[in-house]
Amino acid sequence: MADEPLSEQETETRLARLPGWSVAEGDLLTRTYTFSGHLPAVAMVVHVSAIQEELNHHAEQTLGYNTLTLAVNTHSAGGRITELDFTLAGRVEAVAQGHGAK
Ligand SMILES: C[C@H](O)[C@H](O)[C@H]1CNC2=NC(N)=NC(=O)C2=N1
Repeated sequence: MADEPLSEQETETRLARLPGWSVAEGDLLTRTYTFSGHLPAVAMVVHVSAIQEELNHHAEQTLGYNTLTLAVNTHSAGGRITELDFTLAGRVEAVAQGHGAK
């Protein structure tokens, strides 16, 4: 099931395919992107939000001057990391380069 918590090994396997993403304390799949300025970071927030609405799965988005940090787990799985979190991360990765994200 997509909203079953992943085992440590399943998580490691998926992380290996997603450079830049890591698991932070509190079971959060996270990545910080850096942009050339503020507005490109804001545009990324809007794009990520559209993806999240499509997936009905939502990360915390923390916007800085030229940074955006995403942190996500699955509330319906008790705040654990599931396949849904990696699906969202993969979708975000697919558009990040187009926003000049590093
Ligand atoms: C009712 C609605 O389907 C749920 O609240 C969705 C919305 N977005 C979500 N986002 C995240 N990260 N976890 C969830 O379990 C979740 N559930």
